[in-house]
Amino acid sequence: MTATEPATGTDLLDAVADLGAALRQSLEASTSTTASAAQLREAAAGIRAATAPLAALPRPYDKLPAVDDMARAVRVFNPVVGVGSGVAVPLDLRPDPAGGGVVARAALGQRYEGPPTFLHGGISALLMDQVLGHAAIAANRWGMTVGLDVRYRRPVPLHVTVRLAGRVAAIDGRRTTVVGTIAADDAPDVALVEATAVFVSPSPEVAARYFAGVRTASGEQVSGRVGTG
Ligand SMILES: CCCCCCCCCCCCCC(=O)SCCNC(=O)CCNC(=O)[C@H](O)C(C)(C)COP(=O)(O)OP(=O)(O)OC[C@H]1O[C@@H](n2cnc3c(N)ncnc32)[C@H](O)[C@@H]1OP(=O)(O)O
Repeated sequence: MTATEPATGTDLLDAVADLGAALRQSLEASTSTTASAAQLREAAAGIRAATAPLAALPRPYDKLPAVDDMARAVRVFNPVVGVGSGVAVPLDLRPDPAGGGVVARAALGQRYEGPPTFLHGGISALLMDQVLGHAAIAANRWGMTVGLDVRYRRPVPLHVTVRLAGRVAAIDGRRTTVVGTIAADDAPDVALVEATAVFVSPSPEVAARYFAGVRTASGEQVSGRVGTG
């Protein structure tokens, strides 16, 4: 089991993952279709009708979903790794057998397009922030991003399996510097994107201030778990 793998195979988690997959299929279909205006309007009406019952049962944003597992850094609606998120890939990050850090493989679809047929640069930055953040967590160095430097060496092609990797490069007090790359899976040594991020673990006082109102689904405070002295 790894940091991004959901905790249990509960029925609710299965359903959350199923809806997430359906949303992602909808987004991909909507950005890669030649359907007519009438067909698009029919799809929009169907999606609105299908999701109206969900909007009628809102979860406050400071109450974590029941399917999250903060102890294992599993956030089910995270926009990069969350199996329940419509915008997530979702990346399946694993320990990197090639020597420390974390790695994931994915083929990115048209919903992430920037230049025609290539990945949007902002999406590359988003993915790297998450991958490098998980590399820090894997080294027991949870922190918030205070800096993210992204170098775009070559465009990242869509629909081609790429390898996203990150590893801790330096530790200094509450600061953790993490480096990583996006590369074609069949040419992992040729970086298309290089990134360096600095994460800082908030002090316990700052964590208490930021996360004071945040509760798990069972009502427990989370702030004590995210501060580092
Ligand atoms: C457990 C839960 C897990 C769930 C997560 C799952 C997903 C995970 C993946 C997530 C991926 C996505 C992640 C996201 O999206 S995180 C969201 C984006 N990031 C933020 O919003 C962070 C905003 N920044 C802050 O709130 C504060 O700066 C924090 C709280 C981080 C530190 O405020 P605090 O008051 O506590 O600390 P301090 O100010 O005394 O500083 C402490 C030390 O740090 C050094 N420093 C500060 N800034 C910089 C800098 N720019 N470069 C280099 N160094 C810097 C500073 O000099 C000092 O060093 P020193 O003087 O002691 O030597």
